[in-house]
Amino acid sequence: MSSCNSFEIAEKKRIALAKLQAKKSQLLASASAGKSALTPTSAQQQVPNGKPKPNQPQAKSPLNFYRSPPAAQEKISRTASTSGDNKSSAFLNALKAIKQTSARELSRGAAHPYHRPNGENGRNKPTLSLAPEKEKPMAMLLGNSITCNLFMVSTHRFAAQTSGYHEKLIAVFKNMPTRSYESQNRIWSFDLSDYQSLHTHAADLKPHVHMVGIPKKVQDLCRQPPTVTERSVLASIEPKLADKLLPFQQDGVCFSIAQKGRIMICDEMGLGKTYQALAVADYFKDDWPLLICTTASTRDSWAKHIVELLPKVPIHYIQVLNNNQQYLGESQVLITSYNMMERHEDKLLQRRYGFIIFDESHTLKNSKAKCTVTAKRLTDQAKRVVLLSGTPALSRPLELFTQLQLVDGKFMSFMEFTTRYCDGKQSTFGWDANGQSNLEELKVILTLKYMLRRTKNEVLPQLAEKNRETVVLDPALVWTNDETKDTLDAFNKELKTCKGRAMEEILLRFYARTAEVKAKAVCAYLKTLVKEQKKFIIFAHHRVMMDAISDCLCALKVQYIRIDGQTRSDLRSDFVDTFQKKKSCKVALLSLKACNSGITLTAAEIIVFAELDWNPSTLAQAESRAHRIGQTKNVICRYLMAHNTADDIIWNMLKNKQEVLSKVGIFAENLQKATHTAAPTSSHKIEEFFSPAKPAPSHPEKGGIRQYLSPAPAKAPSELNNNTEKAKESNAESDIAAFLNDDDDEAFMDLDI
Ligand SMILES: Nc1ncnc2c1ncn2[C@@H]1O[C@H](COP(=O)(O)OP(=O)(O)OP(=O)(O)O)[C@@H](O)[C@H]1O
Repeated sequence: MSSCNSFEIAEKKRIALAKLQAKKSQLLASASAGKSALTPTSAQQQVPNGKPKPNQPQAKSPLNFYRSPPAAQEKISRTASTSGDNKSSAFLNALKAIKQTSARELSRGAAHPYHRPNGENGRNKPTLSLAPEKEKPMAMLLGNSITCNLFMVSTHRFAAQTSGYHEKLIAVFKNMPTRSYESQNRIWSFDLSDYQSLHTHAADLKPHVHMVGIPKKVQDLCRQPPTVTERSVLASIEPKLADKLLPFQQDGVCFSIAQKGRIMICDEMGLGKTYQALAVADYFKDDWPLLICTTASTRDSWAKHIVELLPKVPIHYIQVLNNNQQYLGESQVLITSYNMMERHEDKLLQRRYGFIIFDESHTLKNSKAKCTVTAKRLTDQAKRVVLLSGTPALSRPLELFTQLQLVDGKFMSFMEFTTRYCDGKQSTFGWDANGQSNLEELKVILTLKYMLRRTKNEVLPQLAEKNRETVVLDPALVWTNDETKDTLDAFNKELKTCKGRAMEEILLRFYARTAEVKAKAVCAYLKTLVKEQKKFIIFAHHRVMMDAISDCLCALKVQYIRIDGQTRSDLRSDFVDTFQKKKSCKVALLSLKACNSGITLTAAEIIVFAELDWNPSTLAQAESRAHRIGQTKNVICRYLMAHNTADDIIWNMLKNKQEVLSKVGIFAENLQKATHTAAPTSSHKIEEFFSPAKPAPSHPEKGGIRQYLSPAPAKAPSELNNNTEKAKESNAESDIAAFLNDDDDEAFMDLDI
């Protein structure tokens, strides 16, 4: 059973007080209205023609105070009419009805305890609330009661946000020497030196002013003098690496050393986090052995970087953990995947690693996942812990919690963190921490001590430009027949009416179906694109789309590499090298899930997204495969979209999520900032099948797109691909299953369509 924190206790007190007030009002009203006020006719408002208007709000009736639903009101009225002017029995019945309707919702702790003064939405819902902006109705009950939320806006200033106007509180604000008022957002702010005084004076205004203060830990953190580390520390780092560090990377290394090697380096993708992490590790080499946990596909690339950048580390000191049978020797550097780390937990704990690097640390965002638990045990032993991720949270602030715990286990408990930053509240399903609150303050704390985050714009303005375009695919190639149109219309319709899990499932199916119907149009678009003779990456998610593109490229005799979930990890870097170095290799066909991180493909100038992803961070990671250090040409990212498909819905979801992440300062992109174009419609003339004159078969996807492309060699010599066992059938069902298994699907809980 979870215990209440002080804030929740205060809330409960307030709600109890409000309930008491409500009871009093009812008693008074019952007394004054007497029998007649509770008869069925008078409980309904009379309209001029004399007809009663059922279910009409009755502003002054005590029974309306909690806005019982009509059925409950009816019950109250009936009971009241039979019990005559018995005040206490009317009151008891009223209470009963209130309980029937409100207890369930109160226990959910979802929204408003009292009737909203002007609110149209959910005005019949008596509920609980924790968020300050939901407190307005309280003023109705307690005269002039308001909530005042205090939060840090910078390392030395805090702001006060009130749920309403309170004269005496404003007088307190005006008395503070460091006050400042921002009229546009109606927010007062003060220097931290005024905090105690403001809090004490405002506390005198209880119960009319309910203060939500800043946690002491946060205040202490902000009051600490900043730790500055001189650049001279760089002299202790291996010169081969130190000399290569760019100025902003040097700053990053100094900051990480100042934080005693416990830090999240979350620079945007492609800014050289590997270099910085190795420099910090080298500085603290007395604390080795060093453990590096990364994705399975980037283990070898880490080994290469160590050999190149830290030549003093003998090669036999470096071990890459590839399988279960491998003996864990006395190596000074062990590189493992998260999966292997989990399996070898006992052995790793025995070895006691003093320095740990977690690459792509958002992998550890789920506190219940086995690998996160293992990671926590390992970090509890380690003196230094460096987390690396360009996208530390993919959807919401909660995802930062476990990573912060790895860096500093003492900072905040789960309840403290989620109450403060995730709008944590009790729901029917337990503690709900999927929201967001006080994001400005969270950003302040992260920047102050825990997280290093720089964007490419800030530190590498000379980096080649990146532009984004959305390309609307030729509708004639998407809406090829009535059956397709009907299915997609049905999905759209159903999505409007369902909720929760049901909606998630439908959206997943819609997503899979969208891949099938888009495939032809995507291939037609590619045919025009390859004529540009520029190297490009194309990302897709579903196998049906990946296969369609493969077949299209084969048919067009274009040399390409394909990397997806089935590509052997030891071959991935060879494919990457081929794309990077071989002029004739024009296209990299990549799976969005398997290849959005950990590889560098700067030879590409165009990145095409044949499909979308739910997480803006996944797309931003994918864009950064080509837009990173080493890119000399401007990069264009093209999102291929089809109207009235799942694309429309996902595109909107992306917008909401990126807004939240950017408030915490961990997402700098605006995916919607794109120019809009349409795919050339003439493209459908390129293949006979695509001609509108020729009717399409009712299930064109079943046989795969390849049958409609001519010429279509069984296996084109240009294909540089190891997927011998690649399934050629459309396998949307298994794709959905894989998708559901992914952690990111928690994101569906946030669907807002
Ligand atoms: N100081 C440097 N000098 C030369 N090359 C560098 C330097 N820093 C980074 N690079 C190169 O830039 C590319 C990106 O570096 P790195 O992979 O470390 O970035 P990252 O921030 O870890 O990216 P991601 O988040 O995508 O994994 C690599 O090819 C790397 O070799």
